Formats: sequence, structure tokens, C-alpha cells
Amino acid sequence: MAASSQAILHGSSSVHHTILSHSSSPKSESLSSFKLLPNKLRHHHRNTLSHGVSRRSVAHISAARRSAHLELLPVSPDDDTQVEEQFEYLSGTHLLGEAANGGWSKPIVGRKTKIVCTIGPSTDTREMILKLAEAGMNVARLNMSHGDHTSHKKVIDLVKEYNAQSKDNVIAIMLDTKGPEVRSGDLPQPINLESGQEFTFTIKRGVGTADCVSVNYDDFVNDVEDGDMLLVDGGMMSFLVKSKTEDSVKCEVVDGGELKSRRHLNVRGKSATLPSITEKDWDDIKFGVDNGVDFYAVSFVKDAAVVHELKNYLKSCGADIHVIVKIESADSIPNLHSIITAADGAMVARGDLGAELPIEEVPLLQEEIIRLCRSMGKTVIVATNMLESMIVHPTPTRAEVSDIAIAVREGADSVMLSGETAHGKFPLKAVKVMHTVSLRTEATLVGTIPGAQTSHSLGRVFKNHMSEMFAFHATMMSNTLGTSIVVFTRTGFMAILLSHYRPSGTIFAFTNDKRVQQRLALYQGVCPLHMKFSDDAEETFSKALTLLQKQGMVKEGDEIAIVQSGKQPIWRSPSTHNIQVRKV
Ligand SMILES: Nc1ncnc2c1ncn2[C@@H]1O[C@H](COP(=O)(O)OP(=O)(O)OP(=O)(O)O)[C@@H](O)[C@H]1O
Ligand SMILES: CC(=O)C(=O)O
Repeated sequence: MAASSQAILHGSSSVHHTILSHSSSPKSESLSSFKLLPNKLRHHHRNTLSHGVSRRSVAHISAARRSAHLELLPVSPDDDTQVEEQFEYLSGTHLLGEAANGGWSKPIVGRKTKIVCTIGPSTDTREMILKLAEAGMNVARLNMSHGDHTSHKKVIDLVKEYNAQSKDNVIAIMLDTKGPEVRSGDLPQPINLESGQEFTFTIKRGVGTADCVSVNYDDFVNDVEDGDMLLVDGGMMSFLVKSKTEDSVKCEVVDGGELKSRRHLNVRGKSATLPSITEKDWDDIKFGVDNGVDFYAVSFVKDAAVVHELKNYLKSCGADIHVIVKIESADSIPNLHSIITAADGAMVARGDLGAELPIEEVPLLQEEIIRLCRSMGKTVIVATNMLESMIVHPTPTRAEVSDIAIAVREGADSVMLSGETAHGKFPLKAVKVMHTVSLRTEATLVGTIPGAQTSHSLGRVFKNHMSEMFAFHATMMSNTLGTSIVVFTRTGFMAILLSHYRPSGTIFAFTNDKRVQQRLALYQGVCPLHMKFSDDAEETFSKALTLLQKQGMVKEGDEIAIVQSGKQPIWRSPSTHNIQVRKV
């Protein structure tokens, strides 16, 4: 494989400056023309169209041009053609979907937004894990509110088996804690409750009659007050608290329905006074350590202290597991900044969030949590009800499709399926819909994702100025040239940093650590690959490019940007950072 160096940007932290050197090849012209981006791109766009060059360039350039239009006023008579060009963009929708992502047929490579699938009775077999992975699952979520250690261990082993045999794909494992959930008790059979009738919740154990049921939490009576609204299953039924005794809460049914066993209860506007990590959760966390999961999704986090407590525990047992905080508790909202700062990422857990807080707050909080995570360099997942109707129907509602598109446009790293894949009738179709909608939406966003960090924040987010500068400039360079990025990482740090800047091309992250490879599956735009690093940089680069070519991820003649930066130097001195552009 021929590899010719086109341009090298390198910086040295010891001299605190960067040098941009470029040859007189046509590519270096693009490098020196950032200021002229809109006109240059329009010119390039026309040439590209008239010469029939790759669809990928068309999508990349027209999307970049649209973003440039947002920032700059029209400057020349050429702008008269805007309407026509907008039409061209709309009529080429199928090209954009394919093209912005390099035209690969494999969903796992082309799409940037990652898909988290909850595994349950519909999907907990070898065959279904394989099919979900092929349809586009990036992360398998285990919900510890259901199942037991034996059933979850079986899923973990199946995912590990898939990872061991797959050459170009990897699935991360996320253990979602049950947390201090308040649930109603068992009932011999579901009961029908009519609006206006009386119904009682009691802390006495084992009650399940037509007008009274147990609650699994002793302080329930102390936590609720007259006038509180109780929600079952996030609002499917609701009850107004009328009065209470020392062990029971008497309610009037506001919205009736069928009450089944072990239903989730929330008090509108209030979080339970239980600790975020319960005894059962600690037991499940230990199970996660023993079985090498990649992420914990911690339910009902209310403050940063609990995140520090968990992180200290993980450190004490030498476990390299990242912590995603679930934002779903009313009490977490005033502490959002400190909670997210302490964690590795956040999940917008819209189910409980929309029960503890008024439902109209959910979209606003979703946008705010994504914005906050993006500004802090943390990964962010949007969860719950994304394709809810597909639990029973083979096609989604239009509103559900828009919901996925909105999450992608807002800049989420991942979107999540819950009941759709856990116990739904159409788990594979749901993943395919999520894949297609994400891919299509991303094609309109190349280079324009809200919250994509600019040079102004360099060094503030990851507190590593030189690495951030190289991630930022590698993004600029690869966006301008329309290339993918190749990065070599032992810890995942540089791949996460690149993901933060949301480059248009795929980030091919090579790591020699399988755990790091698995973890990177959650990050937007990152295609994680495992490879043994040799002592010789050239040999490793060449091996990496050969592997990409063999997997059909790049082809001969493509250019790629190789970034060498980050916390742990590989084949460079700590004071030297590089970006190289090479032709495959
Ligand atoms: N490991 C599992 N074993 C059995 N059933 C599961 C499992 N995981 C999920 N489910 C089923 O899929 C449904 C949706 O999964 P999800 O993760 O959304 O649960 P949830 O948010 O806790 O919902 P709920 O409050 O209804 O339990 C669950 O209610 C449960 O019926
Ligand atoms: C995912 C979850 O726990 C919720 O939406 O409440």
C-alpha cells in the first residue's frame, strides 16, 4: 500500500507554537483557505458535481456550505443561485444519507450516533444478539430492575462471545442500576380502577386487594403529603393523595386504568429520600465489576457525592468502568453541573424525569442536558419512548421518527431503545428504524452539530490544551479535505476528544486494549478497532491502513488524517504532536 505524506501539522508543547507546513499540491490549497470557505466550497461543489466526483464529497461540501451560510452574509451575485441549490440538496436526499458517511453499506460504520439496546426476553439469545449487532446495536443495556444475575451473566457472555468473533464491530455493555425505585406490590390479578374511586397504598407487606396494594418502601408515608399526585408507570394512571395514616396513603383515582403487579410509582415533583445507590445496587455493581461491564448507568442520581462514592469504590477495586448518571430525579436538576462534572456522561432518562417533573419540562431539559454535556466533553444518551409504538407495531409513528431526529440534531452521542428491544415484537425493525433515521438526519448536519466545540474553548474542557488543539485542527483539516481520521490510543482519551469536536468523517480509533475498544462503542462518530501495536510507528500505520482497506472502510486513493496526540505518547516524544494526511 502506497502512503504518501501530503501535509503535516505538528506542534511542540516545549516551544508552545504550532507549525503548519504544506506542499504545493492541490490539497494544501484547501488548507490555506479557511477564510474563503463559503465561496471556495461553492466553487468546489460545482466542480465536483460537473465532474461527477464521489457522492461523499458532494454531501460533505454541500453540508459544510450550508453551515457556512448560517454564519456569513451573502457576498457575491453567486448567492442568487441559493434557492436552486437548496432544491438540489432536498432532491438529493438519498445521496446525502449514503454519502456523508462514506457510502459504506455496513450500518455499524456509516452511522455516527450510537444505538443503545435494552436486552430482555425478546432479545436475550445468541441469535438475537448477533442480529441486533448486525442491525446496528452499539451498546447492550442490562436493566437490573428486571432479571437476575444468572440471566444478565448469560447476556454478558453472549456479547463477549460476539465481540471475540467479530473483526470489525464491538458492542459495549452497560449495567443500569435499579436505584431507589418505588414500586407497588404483587397482585393476584390486574385490577381495574375507575376515575373518582378511592384507592389505598400501604407500607404493610403482602397486601393486594381490589382497593389496596402494598408499596415496597417504608418511608413512602413520610415522603408524601395531602395534595400530592402519585403517578403509576410514568403517568399511565394517576392518584391524588387525600389523607394518610401511619402506614397507609388514601387516594382518589384521577386517571384510572388497569393496575398490574410491581408497577413503578413516582410522586410528582419529589424524589424519594432513599440513597441513590441502594444495597441491591451495590450488589449489582459488584456483579458488574466481576463481569467486566463497560458502563454503569446510575439511576436517580441527586448529587455529585454519590458519583464520587462510586468512582472511589471502582478505584479501590481497580475497575476501569465509566459512570453515566441518569438524570431523572427532580432533586438532580439544581445540581446538574456538578453531577455531570463528576461523571463520564449522562443519560436523559425521560421516563422518570417526566414523572417527577411536569412532562412539558422534558424536551427543555433534554436540550439543556445535551448542551451541558456537549460543552463539558461528556457523552450523552437520550432514552425512553423513542420508538414506543414499535413494541407492538412494525412501523413507528411520525412523531417518534421526529423525536430521534431531534435528539440527533441536538447533538446526542446515543439514542436508546428500552421496551422496544427488551420485550417488543419488532426489536430488529426498531433498531433499523433508529439507524436509518439517525443516518438520514446526520447527513444534513455534517459540520454543523450544535455544541461542536470551537477553538475558543480549547483547553477548557479536557484541561489538555495541546491535545485539544490537535483534535480541533485534525477535525478542521479532515472536514476541509473530506477525509476520515485515524487515531492510535491506549486509553481512549484522544478518540473521545476527537468525538467531542464532531468531525464530518469517521474517527477510526485503533487501540491495543479490548476494554478501551468496547468503551469507545458509545462515542459519537468513533469506529473502535483493536490492533496490537508494534514498536515501529510506520509498521503500525501501514497495518492499520491495510486493515481499514480490507474491511472496506477506506479504499485505495482515499486520503486519511492520522493524529498523534493525547495523554500517553505512542511513537512520539511527549512534547511532539502530529497530524499527517496520507493517501491510502
Ligand atoms: N432483563 C429483563 N428480564 C425481563 N424483562 C425485562 C428485562 N429487561 C427489561 N424487561 C422488560 O422490558 C420492559 C422495558 O424495559 P425498560 O428497561 O424500559 O424497563 P423499565 O424502565 O424499568 O420499565 P418498567 O418501569 O415498566 O419496569 C420492562 O418493563 C420489562 O417488562
Ligand atoms: C431509562 C429510564 O430509567 C427512564 O427513562 O426513566
